[in-house]
Amino acid sequence: MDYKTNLQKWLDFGQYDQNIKKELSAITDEKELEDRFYTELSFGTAGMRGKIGMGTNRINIYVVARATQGLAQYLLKEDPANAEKGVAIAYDSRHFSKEFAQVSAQVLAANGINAYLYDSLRPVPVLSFTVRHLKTAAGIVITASHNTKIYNGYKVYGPDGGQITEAVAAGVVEQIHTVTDYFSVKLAADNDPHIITVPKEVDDAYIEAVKGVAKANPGSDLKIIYTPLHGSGNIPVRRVLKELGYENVTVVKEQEQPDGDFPTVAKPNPEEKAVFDLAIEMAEKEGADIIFGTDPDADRLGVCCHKPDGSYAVLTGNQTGGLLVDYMLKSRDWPDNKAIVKTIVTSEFGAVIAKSYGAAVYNVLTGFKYIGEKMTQWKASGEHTFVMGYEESYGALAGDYARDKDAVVASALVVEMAQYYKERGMTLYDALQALYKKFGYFLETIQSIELDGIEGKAQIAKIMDAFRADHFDHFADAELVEFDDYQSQVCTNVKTGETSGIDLPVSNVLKFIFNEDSWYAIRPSGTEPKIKIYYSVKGKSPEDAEAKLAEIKEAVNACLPQ
Ligand SMILES: O=P(O)(O)OC[C@H]1O[C@H](O)[C@H](O)[C@@H](O)[C@@H]1O
Repeated sequence: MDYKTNLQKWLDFGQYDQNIKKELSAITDEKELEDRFYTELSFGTAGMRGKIGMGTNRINIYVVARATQGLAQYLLKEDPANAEKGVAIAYDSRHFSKEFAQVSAQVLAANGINAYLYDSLRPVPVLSFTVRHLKTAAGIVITASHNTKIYNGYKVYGPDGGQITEAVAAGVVEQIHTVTDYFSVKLAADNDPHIITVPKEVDDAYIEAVKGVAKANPGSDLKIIYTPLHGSGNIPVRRVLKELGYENVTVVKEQEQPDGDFPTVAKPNPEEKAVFDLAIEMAEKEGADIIFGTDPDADRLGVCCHKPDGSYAVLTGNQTGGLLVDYMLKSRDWPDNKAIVKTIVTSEFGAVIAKSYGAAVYNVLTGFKYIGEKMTQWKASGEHTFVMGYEESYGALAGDYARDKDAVVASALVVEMAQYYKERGMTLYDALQALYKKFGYFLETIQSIELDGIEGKAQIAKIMDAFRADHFDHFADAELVEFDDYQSQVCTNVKTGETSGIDLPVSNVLKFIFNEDSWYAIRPSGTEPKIKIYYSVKGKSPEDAEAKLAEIKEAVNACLPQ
């Protein structure tokens, strides 16, 4: 169906919904209208995520209601007992998060499915825990995680508390497509008995579960500065730290209250160094051993630590992950079958550390759902004991109580680790340098190229095609040794031409591995309109690593099609 027909349908419905009428009739840019209606929001790495607004390719109450109707049909078709088990729903501080959560609950209720709805914002990992704790059939979180304020999203969780994987998503999508009329979805009244407020006992049980993973340090003298970046981390992070014995925690006042405008930051993403400007300014005045921040749905954690010159270093996800792998393995007793999970675009830094302790390392596709999937498999098979999982994109999890990354437990562990090093006269920065000295100077960076709208999508496809068809085979002294195409699931040994299969789900990712432990990978983001190029090198010194990184970046950029 062309965009004009779709648009007309929505304009016609505008007679019943003044918001549609007002918003759409004010748009004069035809390209904007086309972008809103040329397609439907699709399920990506993290469910459905889009710009807030009216249209089939936007997120709004109609798109959310239709998706929930599809989910309801899927659940009932799978097992009628799912109606009783119900669906847990959480939401973050974004614009319309609460409204979309409410609509989701009303659609489920209209289908006779119990909806366990939180009465105020909660982190993503709390929802993951809630699904497991209440043994619901599924979960929904309304959030666009770390995206800018114009976005919102809809993540679906399975009964194990992990984000649904391809097969389930395909089943849900099939049901969503049976709902051809966005305006036909039935909503129950907001006081329908199927809509149940999640009891407070669940929050308490979650906090206890986190405390079961991180060690307490009563009377700790660690000076901590924390920013929740206007999101849902504030209450649980502070509560956990307090109950673990950390009394010296200062929250960045300007970023404490939930606010969907995220007024103090351009993007509420701990990957952006600028989100720590206020916290660092505060630390420079008042002093702090450690600074950290959580994104709006509190599944990502960013950490800053003291450098010898008195300034603060903002760590990357690979650095925090590597430090945590080392700390988790040395600070606890683990059985021989211990293992960590990371993604294919996460540095080998944490992997070599893990292997030095005899731990197995598993690589999965981008998306914490694949880490959660491994945890669930190992729990059933007993093959491995899960130590922790993490991604370069600042998400980590330890423990068995959730199946999505948890910045609350990650905060507690990072603080525990900072205390451990402080007692030994070291900062996290010193600890990191010691690891580099031992395992090599790993250095990583991500280049994100923003390409929005229909043209952006086409350009992303063009870039992927270009690298798939033709790629350079050396830079400086490093030679290409392996080419992995996760779409065709073929791994090619460039030297011998031999190929082997890749045992991971199909995904549009290319990875180019060079000798001397350098690689780059390229993939379209599943959550934002951009293409991401991941670079990772290992040097003999920090300077050597810097030089290599500059060279590989230059070589890749010379190949980017215009
Ligand atoms: O697809 P990207 O934009 O790179 O985002 C990737 C990220 O998406 C979501 O946040 C998932 O929950 C993460 O587990 C994943 O790392």
